[in-house]
This record gives sequence, structure tokens and C-alpha cells, in this order.
Amino acid sequence: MSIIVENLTKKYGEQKAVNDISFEIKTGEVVGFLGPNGAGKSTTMKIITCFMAPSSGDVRLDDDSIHTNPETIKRKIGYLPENNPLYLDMPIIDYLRFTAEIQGVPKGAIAGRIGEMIERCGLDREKHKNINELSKGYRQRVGLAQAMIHDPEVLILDEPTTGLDPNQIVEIRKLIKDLGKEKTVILSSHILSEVEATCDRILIINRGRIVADGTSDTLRSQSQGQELLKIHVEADPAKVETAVRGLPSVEKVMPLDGKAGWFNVQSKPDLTSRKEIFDLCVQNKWYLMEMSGLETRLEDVFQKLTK
Ligand SMILES: Nc1ncnc2c1ncn2[C@@H]1O[C@H](COP(=O)(O)OP(=O)(O)OP(=O)(O)O)[C@@H](O)[C@H]1O
Repeated sequence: MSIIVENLTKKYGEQKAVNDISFEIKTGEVVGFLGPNGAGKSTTMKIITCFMAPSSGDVRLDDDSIHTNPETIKRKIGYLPENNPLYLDMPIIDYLRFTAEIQGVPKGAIAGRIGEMIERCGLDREKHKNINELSKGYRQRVGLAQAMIHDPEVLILDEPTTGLDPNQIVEIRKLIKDLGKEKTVILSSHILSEVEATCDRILIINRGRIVADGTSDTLRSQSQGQELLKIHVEADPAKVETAVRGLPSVEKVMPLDGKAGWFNVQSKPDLTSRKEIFDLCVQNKWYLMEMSGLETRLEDVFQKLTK
């Protein structure tokens, strides 16, 4: 089931929380919605799940539109909202039965679905408890179970690992990855390692606009643009710095703090300085101890795009 978002805008008064965004997510993709606080992630998710109407634009799930078939769309989507609102006084099983009924699961199938969700979300040990007796991680699992109870084709998860401890984060990520094998998933996060670990594709949203769209590798190489090398030359650092700076392919030389003879070297656009640096060292009889390409970290890409 593909999701098509077309020219979506949401205004709160004068503020455009979502500003004319368009993208398409194909069946079976796990897409990470990444952005700083207030970027518009939750607003977009609320519109896709028909919890909120847009100011303009459309969302379609295959042939159904949020404007004409919101009930069909709600049935096709499982939604874990931000802050995972649950009825805390209810026992887990009763709560899941209640959500199954609301989602229109046939009466005869409800007990089976609850059993499946308990197993799938690792709730077996805790299933006899009330929700208010559960730890945050287990509450999150109940949130996921309620999102999946009607076996939707699409899952929308708003910050699914917020507030979890590192072990729980690993478990929930694994669960999402497994789910991604059979469902179309969108999850939001501001944790880069999270989207990188779980998603096939990343959409970066900033101030209501999509500022990047691609795999983590594509985003890195797009933002990299110019070659960045780290070199270590065993010779007089001042002489090395001057000579490297003078090479035709070099734009910038940056000595590394506290490490004599180590430099980051940025090449000019579309050029590589590797051979020139090597030849320079040979000519001067300097020992080139190390020369390696520096990889742009996803954190840097994110900062660059959302600053
Ligand atoms: N009900 C509302 N009324 C007015 N403004 C709102 C409302 N909900 C959200 N906003 C504003 O819209 C913008 C986008 O908010 P949204 O919750 O979509 O961002 P987000 O990317 O999910 O942020 P976070 O990571 O902090 O959850 C923010 O500036 C927010 O203050």
C-alpha cells in the first residue's frame, strides 16, 4: 500500500507548521521522518492518520483520499501517537479488546488477534497487569499492540522509542524492523542513529518543509560535496602545511588540535588531492604515514540541513 502526500499545508493561525510538502512512500518501505523539535513531524502524521484536517493538500492511500474516505484510511493505518496515550486504569487484555472492537475486528477473531499481539510485542510476562502497573517500555509495547491489532497495512509511529532504556530501544527497533518486512512504516524521531538503524529511507523535515530525501548513504554523499581527507605527514608541520596549501587541488588545510603533523585537507569542488599530496611527500622525502577519506556523519548532514 503506497502513501502519496500531495502539497500538504497546515496552518495554525499565521504559522505554517507544514508548508506545501509532497512525497510518496512505496509498499513495504520503512521511512524515517527526521527533524528537530517543532519541525512539523507530528502534524504531518496526524493529517495522514485523519486525526486532523490539513489547510490544503491531500493524502492518498492507494485510491483512498483523506478528504473522501477517512474511515477507510483509518482502518488501513495503525497509529502510535506521540506520548502513547493509553487508558491507564484498564488491564492490558481489556484495553486491547476495546481497541480491537473500535477498529472493527470481527468478534470471533478478537481473542486470536489479542493473543498474537501479546506474543509479537513481547507482552506475555506482563499480560495479567493493569497498564498503570507497567514500565514505560512495556506501555510502549501496548501502544504498538493497539496500533497493530486490526492488522493494518500501514503503520505510523510517532517517536516510538521516546523515554525507553537502551535495552528496550534495541528491542523495539528490532520489532519495527521485523514489522517493516510486511508493512509500510513511517516513524518519526530526532535520533539519527535510530532512523539509520531501522529505516530504508530518511525524510528530513525542517520548519514545515522537506529538506532532504534519500537513504542515509545518499544523504551523506550529497552533503559531502567536496572531498575531505585526513593526512599524517612526518616532517616539519609548518613546512607541510604551507606546501599542501599551495597545491592546485587544495582549498583548505586544517591542522588537527594537539596532533603535530596531522591535517584535515579539503579539496576544491570536483577535484581530488590524493595524488598531489602523495607526489609532494615523495619530492620532499617526507613520510606520508596516513591518508584517509573522512566520512560525513549523518549528524553533520542533519545539522547542516536544519540549522
Ligand atoms: N495545536 C496546535 N496549535 C498551535 N500550534 C501548534 C499546534 N500543534 C503544533 N503546533 C506548532 O506547529 C509546529 C510543528 O509542531 P509538530 O508537533 O508537528 O512538530 P514536531 O516535528 O512533531 O516536533 P517535536 O519533535 O517537538 O514533537 C510547532 O511550531 C508547534 O508549536
